[in-house]
Amino acid sequence: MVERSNKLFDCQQLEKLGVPIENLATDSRVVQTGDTFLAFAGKKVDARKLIPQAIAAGANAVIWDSLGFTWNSQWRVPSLGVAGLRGKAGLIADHVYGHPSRKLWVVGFTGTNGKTSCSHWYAQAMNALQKKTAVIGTLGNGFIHALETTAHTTPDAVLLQKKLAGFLQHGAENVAMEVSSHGIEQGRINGTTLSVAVLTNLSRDHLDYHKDMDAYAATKARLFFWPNLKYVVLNLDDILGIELLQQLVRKSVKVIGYGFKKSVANTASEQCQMIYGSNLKVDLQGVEFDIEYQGNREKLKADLVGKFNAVNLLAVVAGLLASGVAFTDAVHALRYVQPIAGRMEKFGGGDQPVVIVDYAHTPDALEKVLMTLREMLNASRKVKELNSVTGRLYCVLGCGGERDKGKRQLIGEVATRFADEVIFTSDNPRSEDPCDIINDMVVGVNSNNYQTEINRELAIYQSISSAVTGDIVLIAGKGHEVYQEIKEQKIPFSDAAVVQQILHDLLGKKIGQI
Ligand SMILES: CC(=O)N[C@H]1[C@@H](OP(=O)(O)OP(=O)(O)OC[C@H]2O[C@@H](n3ccc(=O)[nH]c3=O)[C@H](O)[C@@H]2O)O[C@H](CO)[C@@H](O)[C@@H]1O[C@H](C)C(=O)N[C@@H](C)C(=O)N[C@H](CCC(=O)O)C(=O)O
Ligand SMILES: Nc1ncnc2c1ncn2[C@@H]1O[C@H](COP(=O)(O)OP(=O)(O)OP(=O)(O)O)[C@@H](O)[C@H]1O
Ligand SMILES: N[C@H](CCC[C@H](N)C(=O)O)C(=O)O
Repeated sequence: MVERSNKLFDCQQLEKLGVPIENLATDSRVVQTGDTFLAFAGKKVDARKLIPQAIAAGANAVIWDSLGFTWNSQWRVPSLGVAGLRGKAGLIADHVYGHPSRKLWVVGFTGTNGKTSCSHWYAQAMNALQKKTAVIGTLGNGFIHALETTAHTTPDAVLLQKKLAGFLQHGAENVAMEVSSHGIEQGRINGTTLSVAVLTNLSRDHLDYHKDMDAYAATKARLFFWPNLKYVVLNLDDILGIELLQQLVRKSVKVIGYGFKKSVANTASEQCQMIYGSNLKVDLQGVEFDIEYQGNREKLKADLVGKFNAVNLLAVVAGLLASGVAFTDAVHALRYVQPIAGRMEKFGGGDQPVVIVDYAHTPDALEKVLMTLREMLNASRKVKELNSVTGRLYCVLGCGGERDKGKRQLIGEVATRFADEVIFTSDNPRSEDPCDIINDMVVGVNSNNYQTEINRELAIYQSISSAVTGDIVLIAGKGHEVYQEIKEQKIPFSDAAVVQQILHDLLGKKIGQI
């Protein structure tokens, strides 16, 4: 594990290198002439062994992790050994790129689900309020209509500071940053000045990496004790949110809680500012609910599908308030937010079944998505007095290879419990055999409402072509992704494109029959 804390590193030491340190690189493969190479060991690669390659590529100096490593005197470039370098890379990068986060208002969103959604809606709202805001996260880094694709939700320490400096240069005032637990643990955000930390929720994921829920929660919790935070925003419908509130109550940081639970809101309002949601209505057109804050009440109607998105919107309202936006302005700005690619994205409808493409890839997300879709089906059945055969819920999904194996069985169980018909298929098997992954998913399933089909396109076709008007088909797990990752190869594949093609072809067939 990486050095835990944001410990001080005296950046004056860099002067000892005697060369200008203007651009950093943590990967030997991207080093260019004049870059300074930061070499440390990870789980897979010890980059210190690649120092010769970095020098050959033109590195002007090398900063290397001195723990358990000796510099080779044959390497004739300026060098500096730093113990625990990975944990300090962010501090060095912050220094080299001119402390960009000190001049920006950086809001960090963490939690198992909802980080991308909340950070994008925060940025959309801020931009609508004429505050130029960039995002860092799963969908890419940059201003929201010009995102650069990224390998990680939270970039490595050097790329992060480089990006922040670039945003500042291009006139950004605010940054909405997704902070993954891997990002916190690996010190990727060390050196960053955060103004606000927002908690969405905590449920099972990534236990391949964190081993147990306590360790996972403890990693996420570190964000809420980040030095110099001005505001903390907590989901008080979530146990971790309540625990953090108790721990933060006597600290100087201001806390805003949010949630839909009246009893919690009443108790919490004595300990923090509270944003409380009520009278929630949801259907396939969107969400509508009331929001109360300090005796004021506003109605928020947004074109976003799913109950959990109402909770996400409360988080965003709180994030906006913490960023100095007035309550009414915050709510008004959120009336125009746009759905996020691959998150409850709607296709079909009318004469065809509704097809939803969504990124649910945790047991909790899948349960919330299927439950909210089920409620919508039940409501529309009541309205239309449809018989019990129509209004069925289909689900197509898989689980990623080389990710938390324990969640597979839980996801399989949730899918078959909440959907009427399930097809288990492939989702980025990576180095694993997709059949093994599917076997892990069905191992605890007692019902027979499922089939398996390794070919994801075929699985989607089978599901959509079995469904009829009034049914909903959920295609879960890959969301915005435009590839299937198989044995280190990314083969082009998009759920949304496949769904649209199938709906188009089926409509053509139907018209042909008339
Ligand atoms: C488990 C995990 O997070 N691993 C990350 C970690 O890997 P690692 O510690 O094994 O590092 P490594 O690959 O051994 O590399 C060590 C050093 O050698 C360097 N290197 C490597 C190869 C080379 O040829 N030359 C070279 O210099 C690397 O740049 C690095 O500085 O550091 C690497 C370098 O930054 C990351 O690429 C790698 O992400 C892997 C690929 C990954 O899949 N990460 C996922 C799980 C992740 O981080 N996900 C979260 C989001 C999760 C969520 O959805 O909530 C994210 O923030 O993206
Ligand atoms: N508040 C929420 N509670 C539970 N599930 C949610 C919530 N918000 C979103 N989801 C589910 O999680 C999926 C991913 O949402 P989003 O991309 O916003 O989360 P994320 O935390 O950024 O995920 P990742 O870290 O994997 O990129 C959504 O498609 C939806 O299924
Ligand atoms: N960013 C997350 C979600 C991946 C979702 C799913 N499509 C998968 O590949 O497991 C991860 O890397 O764990």
